[in-house]
Amino acid sequence: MKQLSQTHAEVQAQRLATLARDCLIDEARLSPKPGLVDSRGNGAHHDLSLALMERSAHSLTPTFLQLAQQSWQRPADIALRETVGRLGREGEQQMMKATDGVNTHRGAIWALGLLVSAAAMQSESASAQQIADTAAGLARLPDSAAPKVFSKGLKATHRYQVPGAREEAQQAFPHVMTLALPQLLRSRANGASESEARLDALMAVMTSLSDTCVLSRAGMIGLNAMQNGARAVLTAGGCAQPAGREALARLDAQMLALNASPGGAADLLAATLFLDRVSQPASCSI
Ligand SMILES: CC(C)(COP(=O)(O)OP(=O)(O)OC[C@H]1O[C@@H](n2cnc3c(N)ncnc32)[C@H](O)[C@@H]1O)[C@@H](O)C(=O)NCCC(=O)NCCS
Ligand SMILES: Nc1ncnc2c1ncn2[C@@H]1O[C@H](COP(=O)(O)OP(=O)(O)OP(=O)(O)O)[C@@H](O)[C@H]1O
Repeated sequence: MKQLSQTHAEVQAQRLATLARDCLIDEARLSPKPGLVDSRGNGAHHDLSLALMERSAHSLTPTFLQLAQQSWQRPADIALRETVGRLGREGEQQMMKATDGVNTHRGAIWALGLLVSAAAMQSESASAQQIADTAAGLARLPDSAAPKVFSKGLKATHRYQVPGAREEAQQAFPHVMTLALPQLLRSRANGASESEARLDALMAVMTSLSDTCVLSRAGMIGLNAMQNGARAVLTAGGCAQPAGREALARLDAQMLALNASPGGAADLLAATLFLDRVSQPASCSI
């Protein structure tokens, strides 16, 4: 009996890890994304490419697997928080090794790492909201081993007095739960293709996120351009409509001109795809 449940846990942990990796790859390939790396090219980045993003995603499968294995059916306590923090930091090192020192997925490891852990902590019938709430509980716990780094993200949150990646997770991913997931489902229901629905979900995040990647590179002017441009796409009917696609092309040109790239929004799209599939396997599609 014990043998059987261990095997079941192993299969489920593998499934969560593969799913997280696939969501990173789907996010990276989705095109056309404003300012970001996609199937067309490097967006506003000189040191990133799609091949590098895909290599990075593959390098993270063992990290996601260990996160799922270590979190399996456990409660959210300090011991688990410290394990998850250690595994997340080791994952960052794996990523850096795979990319020769380029940051391809730091924010994504944080968001997806917490969600993989949360999904493993819960029963398989957990809803997206339950998984996001559990991830938030973990993110709110202190990790005494965390190094004190004054990162670019932290600098931007202090300078502009806005929430960043930490707060998004601690508040149970509001941009995923109240904007991106509902938009993904709405666009699908309205007949958009899967790619168009995913782009619409990305736009929904971009209408309101204080993305510290954009703030670091392009300041408040860049952030306002991102939010207004994304709103224009959705107001024009979204990416399934010619007017929506024109607005998306304008936003892409604007992001490139400002050297801005909404990496935080991209991370949250990957998180959205993960929650969509992990909580409703039947709706998995491309
Ligand atoms: C919390 C993290 C992302 C650091 O965040 P911080 O804002 O200090 O800085 P940094 O500039 O290095 O990275 C921020 C990244 O988050 C993403 N992001 C930016 N803005 C936002 C936002 N508003 N909401 C969500 N994500 C965002 C972007 O990808 C950005 O590059 C993370 O690196 C971290 O500290 N991890 C610790 C290890 C850990 O505990 N892991 C547990 C889960 S695996
Ligand atoms: N498709 C994508 N294109 C670009 N960035 C992405 C994409 N998907 C996710 N990201 C996220 O964007 C972040 C890139 O961060 P950022 O651009 O701030 O990198 P950096 O190297 O720290 O800074 P900079 O490029 O400004 O020197 C990563 O942490 C990653 O999680």
